[in-house]
Amino acid sequence: MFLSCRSTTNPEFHLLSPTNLEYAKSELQHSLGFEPRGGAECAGRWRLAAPIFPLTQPSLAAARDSSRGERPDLSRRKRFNRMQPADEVHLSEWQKHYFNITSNDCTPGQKADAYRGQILQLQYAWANSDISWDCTANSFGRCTEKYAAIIDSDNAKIGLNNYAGSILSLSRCQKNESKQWQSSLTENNIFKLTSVQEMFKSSKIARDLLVPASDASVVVGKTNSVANLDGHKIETSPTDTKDSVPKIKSVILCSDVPSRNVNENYPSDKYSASAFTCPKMVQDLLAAQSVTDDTSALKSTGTVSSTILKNLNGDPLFGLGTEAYCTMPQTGTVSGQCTPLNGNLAPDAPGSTSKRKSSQISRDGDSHTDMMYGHFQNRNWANYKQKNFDNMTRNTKSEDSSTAAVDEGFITCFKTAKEQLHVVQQKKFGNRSQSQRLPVTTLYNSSKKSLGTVRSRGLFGKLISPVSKQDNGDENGGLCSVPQENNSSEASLLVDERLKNLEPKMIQLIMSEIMDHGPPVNWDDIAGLEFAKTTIKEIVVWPMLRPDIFTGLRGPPKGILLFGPPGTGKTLIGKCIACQSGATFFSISASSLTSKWVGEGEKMVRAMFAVARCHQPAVIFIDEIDSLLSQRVDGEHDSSRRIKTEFLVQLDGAATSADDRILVVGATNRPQEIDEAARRRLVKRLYIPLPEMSARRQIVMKLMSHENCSLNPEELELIIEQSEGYSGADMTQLCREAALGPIRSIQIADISTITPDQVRPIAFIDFKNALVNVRPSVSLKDLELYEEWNKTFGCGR
Ligand SMILES: Nc1ncnc2c1ncn2[C@@H]1O[C@H](COP(=O)(O)OP(=O)(O)OP(=O)(O)O)[C@@H](O)[C@H]1O
Ligand SMILES: [Mg+2]
Repeated sequence: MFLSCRSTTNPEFHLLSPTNLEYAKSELQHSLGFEPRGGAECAGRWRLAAPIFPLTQPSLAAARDSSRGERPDLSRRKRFNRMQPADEVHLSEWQKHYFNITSNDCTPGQKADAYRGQILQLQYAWANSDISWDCTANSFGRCTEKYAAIIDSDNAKIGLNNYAGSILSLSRCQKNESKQWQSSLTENNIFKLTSVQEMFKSSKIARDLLVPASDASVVVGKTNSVANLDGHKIETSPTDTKDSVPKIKSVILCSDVPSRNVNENYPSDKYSASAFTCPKMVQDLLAAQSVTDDTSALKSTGTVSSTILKNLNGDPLFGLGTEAYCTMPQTGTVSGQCTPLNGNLAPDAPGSTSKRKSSQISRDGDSHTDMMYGHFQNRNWANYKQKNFDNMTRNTKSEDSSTAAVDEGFITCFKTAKEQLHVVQQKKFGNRSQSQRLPVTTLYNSSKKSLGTVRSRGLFGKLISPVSKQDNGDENGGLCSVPQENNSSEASLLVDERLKNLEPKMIQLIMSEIMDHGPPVNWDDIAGLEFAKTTIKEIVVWPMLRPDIFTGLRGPPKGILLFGPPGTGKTLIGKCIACQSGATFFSISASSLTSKWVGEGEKMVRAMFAVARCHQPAVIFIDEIDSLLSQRVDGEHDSSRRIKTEFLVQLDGAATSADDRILVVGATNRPQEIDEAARRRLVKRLYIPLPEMSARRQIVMKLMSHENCSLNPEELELIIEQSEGYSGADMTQLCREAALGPIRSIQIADISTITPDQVRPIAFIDFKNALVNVRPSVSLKDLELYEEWNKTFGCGR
């Protein structure tokens, strides 16, 4: 509040009016933050003038001085507090506002205006530096508070609450685009929506679960009378006499049509909100009531009239909302109050029916599980029957086969389809433990075992390529890619189907065998072997990447055998295929199938193919395949024979469809030991020979490129020549041995202090020494065998 204190001794100063003295004092106290000394003294020495706007800083200072018993600095007041013409204007305005506010006669609008005016004046005074910040903040806060209390108050006597009103009237006057807007949800296209289709599906499931009563005249989804949810058609058996009214045993109501006056008819403390998701029927039932003498309970005749059926029939949303399963016993009059099943109805729930109508279309089944459970009293049945019979029969006759079904029973309950399903399942699986119905995923992931080589990801975990896209500096047209993820829901379903007969622990083990580690491998990392590489690209990688082109006769083979001396890069090729084909790569050693799981090997084989089928395209790389598919001999262990048989079955495609994109790559350095049946199924048998000169050179150069090496070309050639007969692994070992040469030349005393720069480069002498220590691992005799076998069974040169 804005006051000006004026000395009674100074004629320039205004005097207080007595009525406002107390008020002015309190305001002054509030503004000053302290109480003026003694009312009499204050009044004697300083008459608090009638509220004068603004209370200037000098005035406050004077008042403060006065309250402290000090003589006010009059010069200061004179200087700053002399009344100006503008002040007089403010004074009258302020007084007007003040009396407006304090008067009991003024309307909330006038009060609000008064406070608004004060706020404006405050701002004005502050802008002119007439009042201090403290005073401004203090007064501003109070004015705003009072102003807001009027504006926001719902009470019509003291408040305005006119925000919404003005905004609404504003928006009503404004043209906007929403008026042009039309919903795309038309009767025709709404049924194409995925959510709607899903609801239809669930409706069908629910209908199938409903067991028709033998004495029912209307049985939904069955032959006698059909409530066709998809086509919005209800057929009922004809009835034309008053006494032979067909009895409705069960009806599925799927309407979400908002009901009229639902608040009145459905006391909120009696019904769950979901009760109104099928209001059409209930609405008609209520409309049929001639008298309701107890509004707290829903009393109605338990009748489904032809009007109801007609309404349901014509309702485009029929079948989209909550499905209420309504059973109507054929006889009996039951009195009783409606019994809500699931909680109370929110007071405003029925009022927002139109919103719910649209939102429920996209709701999932879970929100449809509530039940309406009401007993309809039959006390008005006679009235209703008389009143509506003519109408009913008229409707009945006018709709050929669609005839009203009237029953003098009562509606005992509305049950959602999901509830019904639950009941049926309870009956069916009542005694089963929860774990028996756990999803397969849970079971498979419940325990984790590994064969020891790779970490487990769980059955449906994301399969990761051994090579990440970023890591792979592929120079072959970017063929490297991560395996395709089967992350769609359909894939998951398929997974469930395909794996349902397999032991979870087996699947877990197979999954743990999936190769998902190791450095990336490019085709360039494999030295030489040009023919093998080209063939593999042609029959493995490209078909994997472009299955649409490689069809029919161009279809890829189901099995490949890489054979050759040890250490020539067969496993390396397998890794490369994994990286470059983008397939899910299963690297399984034959020994893990045979030795670790004696007696269960064939199950492992089956599980392996099943899992691979779920993660297509897939490459199953079986290293040392000879130990798995060796020749079958007499006296062989039974389990070993079963494994072979199972493998051959799987490999043959008997259990694999032509569309399956699963490739088995076997590697062996004992091809001659492979069973002939398996040999036939591994149609591409590629010889992986010892590296030629160029390949050896490539290996050495590649390995030395990372080292400090002083080899000149001549020296390199000498090394290549002298390493004739070395395998790729031998060449790698040779380079490793040579790399240790410079270290061996360092004195033992210096080894702890020498810096890497001081280590001399790898020289020819080191290779010469290494060639002495590292000898070829493949004998000539073995080589001849491979050559021979290649000539006989190999595909290629
Ligand atoms: N052609 C090659 N190019 C480059 N490096 C090679 C080549 N062949 C073999 N190596 C080297 O030898 C190592 C062993 O190769 P790999 O394991 O592929 O041989 P393998 O043919 O599978 O042997 P085994 O028959 O004994 O299983 C590789 O890690 C690689 O360092
Ligand atoms: Mg190998």
